[in-house]
Amino acid sequence: MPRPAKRRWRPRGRARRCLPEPGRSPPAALEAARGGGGTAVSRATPQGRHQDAAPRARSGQPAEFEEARPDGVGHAGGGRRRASAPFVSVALRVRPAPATASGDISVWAKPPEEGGARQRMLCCSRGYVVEEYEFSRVFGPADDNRALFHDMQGPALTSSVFGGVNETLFAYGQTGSGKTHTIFGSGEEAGLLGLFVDAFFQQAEAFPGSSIHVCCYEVFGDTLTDLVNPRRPIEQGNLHSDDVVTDEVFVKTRLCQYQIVRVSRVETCLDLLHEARANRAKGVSSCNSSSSRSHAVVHLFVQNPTVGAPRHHDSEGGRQSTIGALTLVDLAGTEREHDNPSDQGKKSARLLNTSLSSLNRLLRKLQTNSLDESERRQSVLNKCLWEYLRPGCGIAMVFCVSPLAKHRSTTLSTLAMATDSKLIRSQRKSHYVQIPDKSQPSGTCPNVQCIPVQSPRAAPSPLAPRGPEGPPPRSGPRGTPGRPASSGASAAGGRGPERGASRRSRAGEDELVQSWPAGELETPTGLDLGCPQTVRSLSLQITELRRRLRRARARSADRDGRAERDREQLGADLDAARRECETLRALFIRQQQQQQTAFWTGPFLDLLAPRDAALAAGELPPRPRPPQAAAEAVRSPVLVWAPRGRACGGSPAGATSAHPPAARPPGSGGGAAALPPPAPATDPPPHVPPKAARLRGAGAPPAPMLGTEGGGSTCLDAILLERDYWRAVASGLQRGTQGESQRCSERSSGKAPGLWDCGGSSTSQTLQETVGDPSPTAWSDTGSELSLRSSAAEA
Ligand SMILES: Nc1ncnc2c1ncn2[C@@H]1O[C@H](COP(=O)(O)OP(=O)(O)OP(=O)(O)O)[C@@H](O)[C@H]1O
Repeated sequence: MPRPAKRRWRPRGRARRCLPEPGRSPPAALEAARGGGGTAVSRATPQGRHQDAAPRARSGQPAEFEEARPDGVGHAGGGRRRASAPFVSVALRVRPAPATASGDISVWAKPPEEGGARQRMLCCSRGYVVEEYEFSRVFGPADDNRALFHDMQGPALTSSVFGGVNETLFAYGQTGSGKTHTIFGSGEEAGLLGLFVDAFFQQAEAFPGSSIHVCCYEVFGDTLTDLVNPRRPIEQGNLHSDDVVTDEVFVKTRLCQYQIVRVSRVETCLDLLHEARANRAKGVSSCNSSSSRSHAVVHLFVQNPTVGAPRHHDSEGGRQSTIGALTLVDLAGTEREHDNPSDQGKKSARLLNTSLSSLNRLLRKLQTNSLDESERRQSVLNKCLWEYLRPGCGIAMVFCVSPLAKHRSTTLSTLAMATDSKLIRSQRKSHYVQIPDKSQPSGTCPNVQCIPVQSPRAAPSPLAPRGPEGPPPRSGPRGTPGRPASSGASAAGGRGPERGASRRSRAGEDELVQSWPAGELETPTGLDLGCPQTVRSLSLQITELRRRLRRARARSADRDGRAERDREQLGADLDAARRECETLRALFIRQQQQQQTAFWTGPFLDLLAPRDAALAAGELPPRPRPPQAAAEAVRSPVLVWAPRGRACGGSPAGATSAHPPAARPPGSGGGAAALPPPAPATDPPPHVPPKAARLRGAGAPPAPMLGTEGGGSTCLDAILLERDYWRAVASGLQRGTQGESQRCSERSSGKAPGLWDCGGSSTSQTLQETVGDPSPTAWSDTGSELSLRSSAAEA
């Protein structure tokens, strides 16, 4: 069986390094690569698989990137698109080497092979290694912005925006690599923005009733600055003050405002954008003496009511209008912080790099199809671009690189990002707003509020020829969330960067409604504003909506207050419960101590004396003599407590009967004691704890002498002494735990045996005297697990 070929892992998105063929000098290999030989190099793909470039290039039919029809038919807003991206998504632009720059060239566009119409390959030399990359398009130094506009499907993108799609185009790359030149142009050369503005106004002629709105702002760190200044065009009479509305966005708890201007002439629009470019922050970077020190964002909004085909009339008789936006982003250049010559430049480079990192993360998530809402909040730039990057928008990126070898490391990282960005799949969706029909009776005007279609993809393309019924409704491939109704409403008067989420102030809405001339409102809304009933109906609706809003606010404030009160109450309850637990725990510990003290100083020791007394009186039979081994074992000098009331000293208890009783030491209490067995003269004295020894010195009975005559009573004396000692200890413990000065009194001779008075004890112990039972105790502890019942039978 043939073994499967081993597949080697390669880093994702990196080109494989190919050494030149043996026998060929490195320059020859480079020349071969430059000349389109392509045999000594390999291509990078976003999946990290590297294929031989030649076969695919020869076929002339690349499967990955398709041509879009220039008019955008079949692509924008419809549901008939093919899975592959119809638009150019990732292009790479190599700028010309500066005239003053010296040094080697490390990056160049590879000319298309015979039969290939477009440049798609880029070569990057790393000394003896050449890497080859493939992109949608590769533009060399000879390509100007107009060529870029056409090859990037500028007309198709324009049509797409008129069809209600949000299209976004980025310029991304190192500082000085030509991003601003690409977007805004330089010198006499118009940038993509100017070319798009031209295309938009041309397209607007084909759609009467459509309107174009423009705004431009810059983002630097956490600040957003409006770059548009419509004052001069207003003074010149090119704009009405009614054409300007102000939108606002919350940026880190600050409210930033920027203006959206409705423009009806190309020149006015270009003037505004020219001035906006001039207003942009500039500085010096490591590679550019006139470097943009901010990210510039330009939105061109298009509202196109005419494409709402009559077949979309709903039961209320409304019609639809598309809302699309073209967003051009000129990102600030990436630059190593320490490369910037000035302190201020270093600081701004740090801020710009931070926001670029956030954007990179967002783009990485787009590449892996895992974009989530959290990315929106990572930076102000992300927040502004979120609505134009999220699924449903078209994304195109132009990566600009410098050809110089000294910039190779930065160029390689740009190439890696560009390679990975090929994974981004734009699922374009059209956005519609519902506009009430003029044919409705004036008294029953439908709600003016604009609503989006349920699924933009379900809406037919405004440009694509369709059957009479249109395509069946289909949901988006990934369940793309629907656009909130507010966005459509906002879009009707110009949309901000945070269209779905930004909250236009009520004053702003009023301004919008009031500032818009009635005649122009009629077109997009389809209302007859000359009719007093319509106006009254509108004002009634507004009043009703405001009333509802007030009520909703009051309700939520009420709920907030209640929740806060509940929280405080719960906190107080928790504290009280904690305190109670502590008290109970302390009480339990005290009880345990008292019970144990009462047991060890009372019943336990009482078990000893009565038995001794009984033995002495001869009421108990002598115990059988233990075997010799046991006798030897119990000769231990340690006082051993045996359970169930048996205590023994240094000799077996069975030997006690042979010895006469001895007198009890004074103060030991109790009756006559049984004699312990005699101990050999060599036996060591019983162990007495040091504390007991000290007690003896302070009036305690003298230590018994073992091994002398009367040794049987000596053991008993030892036990009694120990008992006294433990009683003294117990008294101390009781005083300590209860804080009382009482001490346990010695068992009084007048009391019945087994009755132990433990003054001050508050435990539930009861010490019961068993009537007629000479043996002392039937002791029970109902308050603890300790329980001891001793009986005469057991003895
Ligand atoms: N393709 C090009 N053709 C001609 N000139 C170019 C090209 N690209 C860049 N330049 C010139 O290079 C200089 C720097 O370009 P530009 O300011 O666009 O770089 P940038 O990437 O925007 O830099 P930064 O990020 O620092 O703003 C400009 O003078 C510009 O005219």
